[in-house]
Amino acid sequence: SSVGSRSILREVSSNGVGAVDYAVELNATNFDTLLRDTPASFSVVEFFAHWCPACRNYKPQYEKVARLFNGPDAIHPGIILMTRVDCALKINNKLCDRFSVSHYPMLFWGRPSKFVGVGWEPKQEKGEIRMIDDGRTAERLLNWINKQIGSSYGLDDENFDNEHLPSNISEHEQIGRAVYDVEEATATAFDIIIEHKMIKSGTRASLIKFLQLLVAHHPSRRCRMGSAEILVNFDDLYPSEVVSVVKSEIVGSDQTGSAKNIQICGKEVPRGYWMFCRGSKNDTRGFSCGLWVLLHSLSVRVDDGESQFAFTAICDFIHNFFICEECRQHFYDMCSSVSSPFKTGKDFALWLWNTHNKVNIRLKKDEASLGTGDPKFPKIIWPPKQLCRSCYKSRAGSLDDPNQIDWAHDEVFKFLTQYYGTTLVSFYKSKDVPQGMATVGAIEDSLTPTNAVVVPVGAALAIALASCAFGALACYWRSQQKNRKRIQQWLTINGNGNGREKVQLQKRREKEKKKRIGSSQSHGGQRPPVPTNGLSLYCHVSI
Ligand SMILES: Cc1cc2nc3c(=O)[nH]c(=O)nc-3n(C[C@H](O)[C@H](O)[C@H](O)COP(=O)(O)OP(=O)(O)OC[C@H]3O[C@@H](n4cnc5c(N)ncnc54)[C@H](O)[C@@H]3O)c2cc1C
Repeated sequence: SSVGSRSILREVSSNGVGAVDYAVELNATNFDTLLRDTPASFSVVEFFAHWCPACRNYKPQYEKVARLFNGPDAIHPGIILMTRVDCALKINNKLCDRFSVSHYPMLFWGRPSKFVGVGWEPKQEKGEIRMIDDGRTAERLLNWINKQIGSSYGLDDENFDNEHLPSNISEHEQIGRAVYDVEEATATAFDIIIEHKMIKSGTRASLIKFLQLLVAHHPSRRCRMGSAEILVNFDDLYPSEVVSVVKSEIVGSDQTGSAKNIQICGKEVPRGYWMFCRGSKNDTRGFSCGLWVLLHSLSVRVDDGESQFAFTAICDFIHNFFICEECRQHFYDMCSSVSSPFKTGKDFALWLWNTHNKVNIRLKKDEASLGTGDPKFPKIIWPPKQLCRSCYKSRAGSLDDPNQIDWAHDEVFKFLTQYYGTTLVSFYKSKDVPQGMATVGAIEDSLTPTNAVVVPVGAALAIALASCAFGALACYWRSQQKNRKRIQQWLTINGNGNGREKVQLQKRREKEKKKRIGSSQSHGGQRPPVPTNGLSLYCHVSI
C-alpha cells in the first residue's frame, strides 16, 4: 500500500477501531525513500509483528509519543519521524534482517538519512543508529529521546510552540529548511485550486504560465517534475469547456475527476506542517509565508529574458488563485502600477523584494492595532542589518519606510540570490546521504547544477523534460494542441462516427498516456503467523 506521509502524516489513518495511528508504517518499498526525504532531524523505527501480543500491548504507548511528533496536529512537528515496520509481512523480510531484528518490538534511533541503504548489527551499538534499550512505556521512551537531544518534551505537552527552532540558530541557517515549505506551499496552493474548482476558461492560461515557471525554476526537483507532468497532461486533466464536451461524448463520463489524483510535488507533500514558516501561534504564518518564499525563490532564478514573463506569471497567478481577497487585490494593484516591462532578472527580483516590504509595512501597522500578528515574528523591513549589513549604504533613514533607507541595491540582489538561491537548498544538500543516493534526491539547487548526475533512465527522461523548460514544453504543448485539433477535425469530418472507432481512439490515447507516465505498484504478501513464546514484553524472533 502507498504509505506517503500525505495519507498518514497529514490525514492520520484510522486504525479501524475508531482511534488513529500517528506512527508512519513503512515497508521495504518506501523505507529508504521516506527516510531520505523527511525533513525531520531524527527518526525512531519500531520493528514489530502484527501477530505479536506484546507489540499490540505496546502500540498505545508508542502512539502516545508519536502523537507529539507526527500528524497535522503534532505539538512538535518536523523534529522526529516516528515509524514502524511490520516484520510479519513477507515484503519486509530482508529489511528486518538488515537490522538484525531479534525480538519484537525492537526500536532504533538515529538521523533519518543514517537508516538509508544500511543496516544494524548488535556489535554496532556505538554507531550512528542506536537501539533504544529503554522504551517500554511512553514515559520511558520519551525520557530516552529527551536525553539524546537535550529536550524536555512531555507526554502532556499541549501548547503550540516554536521551541523546536532553537533561538541560537540564525534565520540564515533556518532558511535552509524553507525548501520544504516551498514544496508545502506549492502543493497546498494546488490543492486549493482543485478544491475550489478555480480552473476556468478565464484562468487556464494563467495557471499554464505559472506551471511553466515552476517547471523551469522551482527549487525542488520533484515539484519541477510534477509541474511538468501536469503541464503536458493539462488538457486531459482540466479539459476546457469545448474539449470536455467532445471528451464526455467519447467516454461518456466527466474527466475532471482524475485531476484530484495529481500531486504536484510527489505523494509525500503536503506533509501538513511548516518548518521555516511555522509561527509561534496557530494560523499566523504557514501558507502565506511559504508562498512568499516560493515567489522569491523563483524570482532569483529567472534569466533576464524571462523576467517580464515571470512577472506577469506571478501577478496573474496571485490575482487568479490566491484565495485571500485583500492580499490578491493589493498585490495586483502593485503589479498594475509597473509601467515598463522588466528587462533583467535583477530588476524583477528587486521589485518583488520591495513589494514584499511594502506589504510588511502595511501589515505592521494593522497587526499593531489589531493584535493579530505573531509576537515572535513581527513584520519588519527586510533584510534587517543582522542578516545583511552591506545591504544598507548608511545608517540614516527610517526603518519604518523602505523608501527612506539608502539601500545598496547591488548588495541586496546579491543577498537575495544567495539567500533564496543556494542557502535555501543547503539543508537538503548538507544531509548525509549515502553515495549514489544524493543524485536521485528530490531537491536540487537549479542555480548550481551538478555535473555527475546518475539517474535511472525513466527518471532521466522526466528530469530532461523538466530541465528543457520553456522551449521543450512549449513545443510539446503545441504538438498536444495540434493532436487535439486533429482529433476534433476527425470527429467533425466523421460526424458522430461509429462508437467502436471512438472507443478505440480513446483507448489508444489512454495507452499512450499510461506509457508516458509509467506505473509503480508495490506488492506485499503475508508471512504465515509465527507462534509467540509467551513473553509479555518482547516477542523473540529466530533469525
Ligand atoms: C502575494 C502576497 C500578498 C499578501 N498580501 C497581504 C495583505 O494584503 N494583507 C494581509 O493581511 N496579508 C497579506 N499577505 C500575507 C502576509 O504578507 C504574510 O505572508 C503573513 O502575514 C505571514 O507573515 P510572516 O511573518 O510569515 O512573513 P512573510 O511576510 O510571509 O514573509 C516570509 C518570509 O520572507 C522573508 N521576507 C520578509 N520580507 C521580505 C522581503 N521584503 N523580501 C524578501 N523576503 C522577505 C522573511 O524571511 C519572512 O520570514 C500576503 C501574502 C502574499 C504571498
